[in-house]
Amino acid sequence: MSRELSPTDTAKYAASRRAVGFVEDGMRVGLGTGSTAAFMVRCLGARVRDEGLKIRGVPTSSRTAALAREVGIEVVSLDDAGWLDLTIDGADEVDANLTLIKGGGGAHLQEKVVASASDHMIVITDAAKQVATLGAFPLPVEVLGFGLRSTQKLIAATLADMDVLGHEITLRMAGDAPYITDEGNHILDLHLQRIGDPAQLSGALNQIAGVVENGLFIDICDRVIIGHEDGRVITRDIKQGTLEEVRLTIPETGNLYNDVSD
Ligand SMILES: O=C(CO)[C@H](O)[C@H](O)COP(=O)(O)O
Repeated sequence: MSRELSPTDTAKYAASRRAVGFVEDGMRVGLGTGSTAAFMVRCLGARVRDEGLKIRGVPTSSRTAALAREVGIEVVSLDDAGWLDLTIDGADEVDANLTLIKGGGGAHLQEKVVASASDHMIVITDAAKQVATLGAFPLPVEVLGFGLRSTQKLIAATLADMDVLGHEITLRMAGDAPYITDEGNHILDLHLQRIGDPAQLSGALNQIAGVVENGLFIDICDRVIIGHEDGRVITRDIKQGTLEEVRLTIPETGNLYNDVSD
């Protein structure tokens, strides 16, 4: 059986397969959202199926919950899990300090709550999302629908006070209607080009009434796993100060999830 997997998807799959190698029996695992996280959830499901791995998964969106159940992962709520050993998720941008922009998939609120309640957060990504300075990807900010336009004005005024020039703020849409998050809120995307001081910006945004959460993840992620289209996977852990490179064999035909143990 031949399979169409783009170079980017091969990289996402390789990073995902390496990441699930860090999951141990009995762990409570936060399950991220997005196309990369979906590869990871399928790889984790394969370990549950093939190795009898016993884990409890806490999904970060309704989409991920549905996929986790489909692949046989026991799904529990964050409150039922209590605290998590590990969260594995994708990102839209990652810098050298492992500060992230997340929320391109509209799930950063639950993702941040889940990752913050975890001993460790691993980000899985392809190399294109590594950046020197965050901000080329628009920063998602989840806001209440109530008073949306006044919240937008307050965000614009805050950015102007911070000398963030030339910014544009757009309301995320799903077709003709505003995008609605799993928590029933809206998302404003801040087109900033460059975020000089992520901590200052994150603090200022979260002070604004009507803002629920922004997509900057600061001091939450401690490990990044970068996949490449040739199967190379680079893992950097900033707490341990380690860098590891392995090369995975990516099957060109057959089921990607038949043997995910490396
Ligand atoms: O933050 C997210 C969802 O809210 C995703 O992790 C992020 O958008 C990356 O998605 P993908 O893996 O599809 O590129």
